[in-house]
Amino acid sequence: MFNSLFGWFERLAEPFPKMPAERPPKGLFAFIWHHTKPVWPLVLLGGILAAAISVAQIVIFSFMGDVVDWLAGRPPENFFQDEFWTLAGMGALIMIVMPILGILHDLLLFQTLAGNYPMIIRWQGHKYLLRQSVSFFSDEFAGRVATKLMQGALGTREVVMKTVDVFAYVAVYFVGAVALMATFDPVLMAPFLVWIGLYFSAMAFFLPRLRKTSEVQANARSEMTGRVVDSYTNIATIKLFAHAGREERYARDAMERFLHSVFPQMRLVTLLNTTLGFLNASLLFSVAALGLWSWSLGTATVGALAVGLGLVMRLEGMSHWVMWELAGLFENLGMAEDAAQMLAKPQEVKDKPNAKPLSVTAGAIHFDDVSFHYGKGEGVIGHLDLDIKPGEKIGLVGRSGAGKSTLVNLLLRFHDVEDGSIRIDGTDIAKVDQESLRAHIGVVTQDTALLHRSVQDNIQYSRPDAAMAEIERAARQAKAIDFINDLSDPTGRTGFEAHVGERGVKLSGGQRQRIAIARVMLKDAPILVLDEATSALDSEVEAAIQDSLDQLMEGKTVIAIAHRLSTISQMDRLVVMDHGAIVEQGAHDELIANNGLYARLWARQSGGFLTLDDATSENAHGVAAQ
Ligand SMILES: Nc1ncnc2c1ncn2[C@@H]1O[C@H](COP(=O)(O)OP(=O)(O)OP(=O)(O)O)[C@@H](O)[C@H]1O
Repeated sequence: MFNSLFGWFERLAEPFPKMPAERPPKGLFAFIWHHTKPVWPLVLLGGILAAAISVAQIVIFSFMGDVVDWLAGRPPENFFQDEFWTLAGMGALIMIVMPILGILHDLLLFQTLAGNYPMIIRWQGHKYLLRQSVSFFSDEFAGRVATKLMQGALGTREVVMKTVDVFAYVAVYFVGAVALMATFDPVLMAPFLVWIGLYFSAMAFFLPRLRKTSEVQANARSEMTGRVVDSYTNIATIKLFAHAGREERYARDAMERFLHSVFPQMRLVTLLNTTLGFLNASLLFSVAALGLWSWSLGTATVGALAVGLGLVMRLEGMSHWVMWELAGLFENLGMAEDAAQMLAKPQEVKDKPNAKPLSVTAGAIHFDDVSFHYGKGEGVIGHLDLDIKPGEKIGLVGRSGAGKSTLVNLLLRFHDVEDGSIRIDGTDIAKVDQESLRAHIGVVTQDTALLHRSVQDNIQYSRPDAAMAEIERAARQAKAIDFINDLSDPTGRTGFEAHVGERGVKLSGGQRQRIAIARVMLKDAPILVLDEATSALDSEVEAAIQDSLDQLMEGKTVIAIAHRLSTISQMDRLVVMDHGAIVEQGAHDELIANNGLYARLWARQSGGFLTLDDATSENAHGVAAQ
């Protein structure tokens, strides 16, 4: 019975509403309203219930006063007959109405809203962030984005629920308390009015100061945590350079700064508590003194005094609670604002309205006068033209920083070109649906990060409907099957079921790369991008994989990037880039005969890599001498 009641309330709000993942408004209150829209009637109902509970409590106080007056002045004979309906009404209020109001209020708050409401914000925010551009995530720490989203969701919930719920309750209670005193004894109302005035003045003085110290402290805390986490993340480097002592000092420095932000805050807390204590003591003293004095003059009843003193005790407890709720509200406002600013950033790469899915018939790619500068106005790629025929295999060659990966990222629409266009089989990729574009391109990159899931999930990621036999075949072709069969993780899962650790850290670089190759083999897309696809493999494995790669490339348009020129020298055409422009192109032999940049790079590779030193020395000397 309880379970079905709880379940009913838990299902009252939809945590995953079917709204499009649109950009939320930037202003704090517009942001809060945007996310509250799906649940506002429930939030309002919670506030109304809180106000009703408050009214009921004031009525009970008033009844208490009547009881005391009865005890002081009424003969017991006929008492129950005379007051039967009043007593029955109060009994029903205490035993039936108040518990029902309380339970409804709690069910709505804890079962319906506490979990579902922030989940709506997380879900909407996450959907929007997943569609954020790659450059958004290169500018932000992933952990910070996630923390802001999670905290912002809770912050927004607290701001709205506290405002509506707590303050509906408190406002009704304060007004009710003053009105109640007025009905018993207008003289006794005066200390309450003065107290409320002083109480709000104290809040106006302390809360902004507390908010400021909280802000300083939040910054100091993230700095302290950041330094500690940085040390743990780079533990190998710290050990290599035997810098444990220096790291201790580095962290202690931030810890001390944090501590210095705690002291002023705690001073304010002590002052605030002292002020509240003094205000409450004064209220108690003045109500008692005034009450006794009025009673001695015969103007106040015993009941009025009892109600007055009862209210003082109740307000004393509430005053601390409200102050802390308000202080919390300010902190939560800060968190919600932080999240609003991050979530409201526009998506850089956006599909046009009604963007059509891309259809690839042959696989021709045209870069037409493409310029892209990472928004810096110049550099990286300028006025680049490149035509790749259907099924052609080109090797992109160039020194580190020449713009090769950027060019490939533009083809994948990780960024939109700033000028010019890129067309696939005649269709401008800026006008098609991004997901359909990427569905037609298989990519293996140099820093293959795997998802923290099983090996099977990681391979199947490229084609979720693939059968196990196909996954195994792809793993075999990528020469990954042997090590996969030997895998096991700490929870006892083995083989394809084994999990690979965050970003695949539990595998070697070469193993990660082979899983990435298997994934692309399974995907079997008509266009293939290999960005240092075999850089982490030893020559033996690379040679073993080459056959499979050749098979994979058959009939596909391929763009391959490799610093180890021998791995791409057999491509149909080599395109040599320098400073974001194409400086040479042709087959390996032609370029060697040309004696240009490629020939120099080739000659410099003493059987191996084009190193950063090569690049910098070339830059330093202009054209390298042979
Ligand atoms: N997210 C970014 N924001 C700003 N500039 C960037 C960004 N990514 C790369 N760059 C700059 O763009 C230039 C080209 O980088 P890119 O990674 O395309 O070169 P690359 O030829 O692929 O180099 P490598 O061979 O070392 O991978 C570099 O000068 C780099 O500093």
